[in-house]
Amino acid sequence: MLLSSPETEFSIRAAFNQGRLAHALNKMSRKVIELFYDVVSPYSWLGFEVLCRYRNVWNIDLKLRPAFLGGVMHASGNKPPAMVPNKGLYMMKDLKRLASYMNVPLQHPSDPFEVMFKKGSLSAMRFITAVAEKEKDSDRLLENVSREVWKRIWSTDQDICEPASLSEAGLKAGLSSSEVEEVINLAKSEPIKNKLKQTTQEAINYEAFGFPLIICHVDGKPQMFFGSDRFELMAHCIGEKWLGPQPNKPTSNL
Ligand SMILES: N[C@@H](CCC(=O)N[C@@H](CS)C(=O)NCC(=O)O)C(=O)O
Repeated sequence: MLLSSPETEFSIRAAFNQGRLAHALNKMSRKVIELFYDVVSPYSWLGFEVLCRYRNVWNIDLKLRPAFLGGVMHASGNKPPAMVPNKGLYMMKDLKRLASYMNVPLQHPSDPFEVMFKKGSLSAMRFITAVAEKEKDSDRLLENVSREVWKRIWSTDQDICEPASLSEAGLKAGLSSSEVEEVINLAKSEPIKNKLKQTTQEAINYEAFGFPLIICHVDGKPQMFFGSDRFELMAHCIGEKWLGPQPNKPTSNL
């Protein structure tokens, strides 16, 4: 049993409220960064991992915004870079060295054309949107599920279209089997289809033409960055320090 006088209780409550106030003030002072991504985009995976690592390094509030790259390409009149054969070849080499530099286990699927252009990511992005809607209060599951789906398409060369594939990713990410079933059904619903369209439209409203699209809200103004290779400039613009793609890795003294 806790023995406490009214004075002690008052000071405990005051300390508790001060802590909550400090937490709320800290949250308010954080710069909001929105990351619009689609799991069909390998560069988005790189950007996603780097920003997740900086969550506790920079004074930021990272908002994950799953969206549909196909819709952005269509609305902006752009085409996926791999449609130009030489760009496609360059991308494959570039991604290989970036995977090592950024320490992300990214590997090409055996048939990138089939994976990116024939099968696409619509069902996967609806599934991920459903996770985001179900877990509105925390981004953790959204982060884990997105990563597991990325691993399938861009690391272990596995399908991301079939419900069984998405279930497997959901289970690995920490959802229970009943939650996975709920999310699979939710993903087919009109509100989720509309939510994905709405988020994609928000990216288009920011003048997106590709992913990853990163919007930094500084002093109430959104600044747009395209790509996972803009972090140094982004850090400068938001008044933070760029410590490389692995900010928590101790630097070698060689
Ligand atoms: N230089 C960027 C390239 C990002 C990129 O090529 N993203 C693709 C999707 S994976 C895209 O949307 N490209 C549109 C474009 O290049 O116009 C990076 O390093 O992240």
